[in-house]
Amino acid sequence: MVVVRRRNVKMFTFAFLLITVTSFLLNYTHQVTTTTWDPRHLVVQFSEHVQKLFRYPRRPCSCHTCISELGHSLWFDQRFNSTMQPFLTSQNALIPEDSYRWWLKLQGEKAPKSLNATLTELFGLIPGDRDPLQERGSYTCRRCAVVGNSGNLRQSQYGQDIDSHDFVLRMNRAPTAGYESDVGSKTTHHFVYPESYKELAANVSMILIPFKTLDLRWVVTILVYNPAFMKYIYENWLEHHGRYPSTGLLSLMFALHVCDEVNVYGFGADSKGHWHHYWENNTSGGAFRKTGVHDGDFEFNITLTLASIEKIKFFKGR
Ligand SMILES: CC(=O)N[C@H]1[C@H]([C@H](O)[C@H](O)CO)O[C@](OP(=O)(O)OC[C@H]2O[C@@H](n3ccc(N)nc3=O)[C@H](O)[C@@H]2O)(C(=O)O)C[C@@H]1O
Ligand SMILES: CC(=O)N[C@@H]1[C@@H](O[C@@H]2O[C@H](CO)[C@H](O)[C@H](O)[C@H]2O)[C@@H](O)[C@@H](CO)O[C@H]1O
Repeated sequence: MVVVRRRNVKMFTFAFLLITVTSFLLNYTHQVTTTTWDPRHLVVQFSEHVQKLFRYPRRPCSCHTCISELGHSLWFDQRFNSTMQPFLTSQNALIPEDSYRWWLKLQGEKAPKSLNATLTELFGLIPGDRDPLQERGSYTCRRCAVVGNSGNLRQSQYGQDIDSHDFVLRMNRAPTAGYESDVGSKTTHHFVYPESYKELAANVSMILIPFKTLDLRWVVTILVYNPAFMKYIYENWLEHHGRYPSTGLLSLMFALHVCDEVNVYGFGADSKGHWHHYWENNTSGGAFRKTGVHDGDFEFNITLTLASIEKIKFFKGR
């Protein structure tokens, strides 16, 4: 009888200590807690930790604030859908019918080949069987810099700051060589569509000439943006303004979904509302306003609103 009771006491003490230590380690509040071994105090602390365990869900990251945490802005909560997947993988490649119809109309492609057959071929070539950015420790702080192409980066001296991020996202023809002090030199993700690099006619095959292993790695590390995610941005965030989101907005929204902290550089039109570039005098920088393909003003307002509710930091440049 006594032996059984002792064993029960031991088991209770062990379970009690295990739960207390675990809940301390889980660190819900970031407050410094002093531990005393007074049994009454321990019981109170134990019950407080158990209550917290049920009251608050685990924080999604270890940054000061985490983007995906809801409950701070109704505007954000009504738009942000954490279940949307930014990457197209072989697992989600069956694009929903409504997304597929919307996407087909974007560029009025005449007689396209079967998308499903093309995706099967594609994922036979590139890995794409999983989302590479979902695999991370749950208690990390992933800091991302989204670098647009704006001329406001000239003389900004943001280079070092940009390079200090875990991920640095760039787009289209953005160069870094020769512009390091303003735009940095690190890139982890570069967002492009084929003609943003080089326009090729439909019957032209690109032939990659590999001079080194890295040239082949370029093919196997390709990641594909999810058309269903593009439609989500167009509907939830752009509220159907313009014909579809710009590469800048696609990159920023991608960052909101895969990063815990997002800092934005190189966004902002010139005094005429044109998308000028930091590395060239691009005379067609205002074409998107005439064609209406993107609603630059509405997109910019989304960026400023995200900054005003402290979901992102916006660096306005010069
Ligand atoms: C003439 C034309 O079609 N220009 C388009 C160019 C062009 O196709 C590529 O640069 C070619 O490499 O691409 C776009 O845009 P672009 O490549 O100019 O810029 C990328 C993103 O940076 C943000 N930006 C840029 C300049 C600026 N002054 N302010 C900004 O805020 C925008 O968010 C922008 O999306 C594109 O893909 O979105 C959209 C532009 O409309
Ligand atoms: C300025 C403009 O309207 N150019 C369009 C061009 O738009 C660009 O398309 C890109 C993808 O192909 C990308 O979306 C970029 O952000 C757009 O500015 C295309 O629509 C093109 C049709 O192929 O027609 C150009 O006039």
